[in-house]
Amino acid sequence: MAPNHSNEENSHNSLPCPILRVEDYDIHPKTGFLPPNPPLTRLPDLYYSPWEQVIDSYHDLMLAGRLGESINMLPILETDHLKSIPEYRRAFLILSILAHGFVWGKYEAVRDVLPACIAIPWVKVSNVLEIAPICNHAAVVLWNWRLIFPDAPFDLKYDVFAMEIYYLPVNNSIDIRNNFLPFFESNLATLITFTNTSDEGWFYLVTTTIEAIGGRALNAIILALEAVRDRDNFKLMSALMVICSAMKDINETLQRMFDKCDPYIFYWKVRPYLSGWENEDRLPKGLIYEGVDQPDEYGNPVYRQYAGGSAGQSALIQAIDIALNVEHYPTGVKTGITNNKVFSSEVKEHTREEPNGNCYAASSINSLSNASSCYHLRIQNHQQQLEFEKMSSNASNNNKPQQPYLHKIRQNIPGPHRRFLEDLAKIANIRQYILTRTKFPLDDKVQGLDDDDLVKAYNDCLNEMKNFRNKHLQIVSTYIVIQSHRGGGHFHTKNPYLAKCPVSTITHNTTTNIPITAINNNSTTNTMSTCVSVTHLKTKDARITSKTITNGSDLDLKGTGGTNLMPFLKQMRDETIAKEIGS
Ligand code: HEM
Repeated sequence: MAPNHSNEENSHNSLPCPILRVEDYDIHPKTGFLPPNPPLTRLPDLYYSPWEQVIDSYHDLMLAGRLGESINMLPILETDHLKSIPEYRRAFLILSILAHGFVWGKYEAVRDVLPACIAIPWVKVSNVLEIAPICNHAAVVLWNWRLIFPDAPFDLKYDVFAMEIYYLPVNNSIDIRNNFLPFFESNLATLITFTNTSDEGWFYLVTTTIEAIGGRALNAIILALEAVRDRDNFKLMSALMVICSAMKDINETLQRMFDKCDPYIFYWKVRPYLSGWENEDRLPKGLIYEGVDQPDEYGNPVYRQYAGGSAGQSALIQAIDIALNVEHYPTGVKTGITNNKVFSSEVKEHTREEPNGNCYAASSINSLSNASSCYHLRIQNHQQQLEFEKMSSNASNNNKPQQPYLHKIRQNIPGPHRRFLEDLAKIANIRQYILTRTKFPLDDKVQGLDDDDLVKAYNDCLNEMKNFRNKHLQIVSTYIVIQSHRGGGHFHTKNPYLAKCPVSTITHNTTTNIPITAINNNSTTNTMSTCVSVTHLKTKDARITSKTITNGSDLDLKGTGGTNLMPFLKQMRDETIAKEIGS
């Protein structure tokens, strides 16, 4: 059924249509992009038992070095025995885990040909789900969980509090534990992991929980858009407050990544399996999907390239950005408005902070493309701010998202969710509405709303998004940047390719094992005495470039999607703050 759009003109109809019906996009009003019922734990048709059997013994086969052999022996199964979308999702998850396990192996050489028994059905299943045939966020996070006790609620409860109970005197604690402990325990488990580690399970489940919380935010986005259409400021305020509170809960949940996901295990054991075959040194040409693509005109096999799985593929965070009209630009290009000033500047790659921490003014839209322009037009009021934003938007041809990573990962987002983002972008006007309506009508005064209340509610949402990105930066620093300096992962020690890699030396702090240069670039001498030199394998799969090792810099680290990791993430954060509406 075609999604039902409406715009402000519809507000004059006696029966306003819903702005967007989430159901049309395979979104649940409560759980959002997460399916409301647990995903299938097994494909019901026994025809698929050869796949399920390999999954049953996956870790044993991997450890024995026999996963590849077992996969090669699989028959090429048809996909027409799959009868429902949940079955297609289970099939996609299975095939993703089999494919990535086959390609990356464990202590084995990387394989660059995916056999037809995986490649052919994987591509067919991907077509139905409208995603690229590569492991993605949807597979390992949205379709990869179960309830431990089916009758108990979906919950990743805060068990740190429960742990404190263990420190109470025994007599007290027994009572408290018996009465309350169940409320603090998690009821979630993952279905399949690459590594059979609880750390990997926790990495997925924290993200699954974030998606579930996001359901509230998605619903509130629709309500906010309806409120704008109906010019109902009170409803808009309430909806923004729900988005803000959902973001707060998301941020608390994000912080829980540290509870049970060990950064070392994540970086050295789990992350390599999530890698794709685009911008990937270990598979520079990509991967051949045997039996899928015809050889090229010269008879050479065709290599496919896709970026691997990342929580960055979450449609949820993109949806909130879109609803709040936060815009993202290619890394190194900054444009926006902060503190009532317009700025537009093209910064050199690797420039991480804006000079003076301040912004630059543009006197006309032409200067958006002029890197050296720096004018000082102060935005006097919300109307001017709005005019500028309209001009910027026209100048960029509305060709969104402009950040190439965000554009590229749309191929990893399931079709209906992707269409939701596209349709939402066409009608998202909350920010514009707030900018044009700073003086509230009498009705609002009666309801106790002040002129600045809406602005504050909107800014509060932005602030929580900024907090999300700040926390996320901390996580990336701990789980990727620091780990990449640590060394010690022997993912492919027998891999002939890696055996040829050059060896480099780096100095580590003995207690934290963090390279001195990463702790403090300017004061290495003070701590030198507490350090030992260790030999550090310069593995390409760790994505460490020589510059990273010699300079201790994070600038060359790449994200799963080939992003210039830290500059990219910091810019995403700055672009969020830039949308704050000045009072
Ligand atoms: C150990 C935990 C995590 C690590 C190491 C991590 C790492 C990364 C990396 C490397 C990127 C850059 C994009 C890429 O190339 O893949 C990224 C982006 C992103 N990640 Fe995470 N991530 C983690 C957890 C999460 C969680 C739980 C979420 C929640 C949904 C999340 C949401 C995002 C988003 C939305 C982006 C896009 C950038 C942005 O919107 O600011 N990440 N992440």
